[in-house]
Amino acid sequence: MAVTIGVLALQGDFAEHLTALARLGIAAHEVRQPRDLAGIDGLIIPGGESTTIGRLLERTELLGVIRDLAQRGMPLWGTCAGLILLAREVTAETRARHQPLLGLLDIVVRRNAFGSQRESFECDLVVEPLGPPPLRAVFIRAPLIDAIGPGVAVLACLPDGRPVAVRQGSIIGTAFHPELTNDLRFHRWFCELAERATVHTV
Ligand SMILES: NC(=O)CC[C@H](N)C(=O)O
Repeated sequence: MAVTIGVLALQGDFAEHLTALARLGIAAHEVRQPRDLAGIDGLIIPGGESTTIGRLLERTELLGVIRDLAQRGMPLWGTCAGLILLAREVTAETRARHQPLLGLLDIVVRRNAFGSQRESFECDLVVEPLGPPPLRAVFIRAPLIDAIGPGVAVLACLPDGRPVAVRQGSIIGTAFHPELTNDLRFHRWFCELAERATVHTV
């Protein structure tokens, strides 16, 4: 596939995403400052600590530049903390005092929502665009999607019906971590999306 994917590398598990992309033979590089966004067809925002990543996005001025690129059609995929950063809103009880967000997905998320004994768990998920077999999903202090706007499609739910993967146009969010398993279908699907996308220049 002739795409280049950027992986936001300010904090968190960006190395695992880069490894997954390398195994697929996809060109990818770390994004730490606005100039690193040149030439990419899609951007992955990894898991980690959403407050830390958000503050660094602000400090590096990546926040506004990424928002602008996404609004012009650049595919973005956030995993876990990345999903939180893409959200329009974090619930008041779970929001940090200063929690900058990209605000590109019309969802409300609740951080660390699965309670202490289930803070980390795994389960098999049917992910609509991937088809069978189910995907092994790893959740680590994952956020819950509390509310979803009308333009947002649900790609996967927990067995109890709670949504854990969503899509709004070319913006994708997963509460789990496909980069932590050997199943690379989600990465491949995102790269195909990036290959088809057109980023409009102003
Ligand atoms: N695995 C993760 O990315 C955890 C997210 C983290 N709990 C946060 O709120 O930012």
